[in-house]
Amino acid sequence: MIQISQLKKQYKDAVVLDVPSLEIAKGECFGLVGNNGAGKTTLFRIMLDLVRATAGSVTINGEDVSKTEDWKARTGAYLDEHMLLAYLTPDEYFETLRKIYGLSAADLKLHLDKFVELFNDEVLGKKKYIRDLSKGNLKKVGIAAALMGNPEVVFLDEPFENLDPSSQIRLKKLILREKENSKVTFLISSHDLNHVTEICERIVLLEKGKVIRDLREKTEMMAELEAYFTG
Ligand SMILES: Nc1ncnc2c1ncn2[C@@H]1O[C@H](COP(=O)(O)OP(=O)(O)OP(=O)(O)O)[C@@H](O)[C@H]1O
Repeated sequence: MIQISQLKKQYKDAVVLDVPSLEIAKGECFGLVGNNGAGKTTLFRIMLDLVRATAGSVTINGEDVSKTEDWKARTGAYLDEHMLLAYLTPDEYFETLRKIYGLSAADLKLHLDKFVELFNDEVLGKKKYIRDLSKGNLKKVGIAAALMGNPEVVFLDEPFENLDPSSQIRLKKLILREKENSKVTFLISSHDLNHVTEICERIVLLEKGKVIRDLREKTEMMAELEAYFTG
């Protein structure tokens, strides 16, 4: 479903990403890990055509993301708060997205009902602007927005960061449920090895822009990653 070929990103002389080939299957929950500066965000940004690659291509369902637009209607993403509209309240923001996606009010309610536990009565109906939300609540709004409109592919950059422990557990359950019910392909970058190994059936480890492990064996993932990160 997603195909990366001969992908390179260079800033001046520094090659920050070098991925000759990577395929991600439909419905896969793909975890991306690596130390600070390994290239995780750069990879996601190129895959979403937010940054141009120096060389190579990314295709989603055969469409080159840098040359076509159709894939955008089937793709959701939350990378950071720049993707939100800070001058709106969460309710206004979701209403705006509802119109963009052409959903009915009932569809939106159905969607937001899935987030009741995660929102913990701190997000909707509060008349608080997005810019004034806590970092954790910002993230919750971004994730709920990324999952709107029945996307086939969802990119989440560090979804567990800034969430309290209860919210982390609720988010994990929510992702697993979505994965089960709608067969969404999730691409999740995370520094939290426990969460990412729990929800993802495949983990790719980046080091200095290169894929150095591609782990698919659930029982061995954690031990391999722990061995790598403890050095
Ligand atoms: N606009 C830019 N100009 C120069 N270098 C950049 C630019 N954007 C990213 N980089 C470099 O690319 C490398 C990869 O950064 P990236 O943010 O993708 O890493 P990451 O794995 O997401 O890190 P983190 O875990 O800290 O979020 C880093 O060395 C970073 O300094």
